Amino acid sequence: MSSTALDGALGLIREVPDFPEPGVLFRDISPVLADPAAFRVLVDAMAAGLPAGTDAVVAIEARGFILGAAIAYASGLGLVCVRKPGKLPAVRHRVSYALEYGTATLELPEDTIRAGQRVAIVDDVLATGGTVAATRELVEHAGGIVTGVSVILELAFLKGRDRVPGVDVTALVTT
Ligand SMILES: O=P(O)(O)OC[C@H]1O[C@H](OP(=O)(O)OP(=O)(O)O)[C@H](O)[C@@H]1O
Ligand SMILES: Nc1ncnc2[nH]cnc12
Repeated sequence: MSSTALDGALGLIREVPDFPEPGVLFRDISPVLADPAAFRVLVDAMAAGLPAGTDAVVAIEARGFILGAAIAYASGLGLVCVRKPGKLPAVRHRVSYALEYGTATLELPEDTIRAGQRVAIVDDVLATGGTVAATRELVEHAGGIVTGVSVILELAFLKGRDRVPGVDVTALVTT
């Protein structure tokens, strides 16, 4: 894959000022997903960067699902979907946390992660890191091991990677 193709794909991310609230510059990946070549390049790059020994992908609702499902399929791995509250019939564990905007809760489904299983966390954007830190807590509570975090875009000024110490964070682009 050429870095030009990847750069072109990343260039499709739309920046929306003051969404969902004043002062937030929202990074919208919708145009990337809508472009077949860009979507493929992005998924392939994230799949290629999964840490060796990863045996499942954990994806975070909602944008993380899109990427996580494609990456898991491309890599021949299982997919664990960490969900927002009220969606799962059987919850293993739940964690609440603060976002760049507002607060949120995530839940891990029962019978997904096995003790000792090595999982990579996938999402679109790493901002404050609250979401991936909560997901790490869910994984580790179930006895899983986080091999790494993979995102398209990292907002470095929010220092999200500091919220997951000891975990390798890979971003296709950092801003
Ligand atoms: O690093 P953080 O500060 O935790 O923020 C990053 C999270 O915020 C966004 O999700 P959002 O909760 O907006 O939900 P969505 O994917 O359903 O749009 C994004 O998709 C990440 O999951
Ligand atoms: N600025 C941002 N753009 C897109 N998703 C986000 N999640 C948290 N902050 C975000």
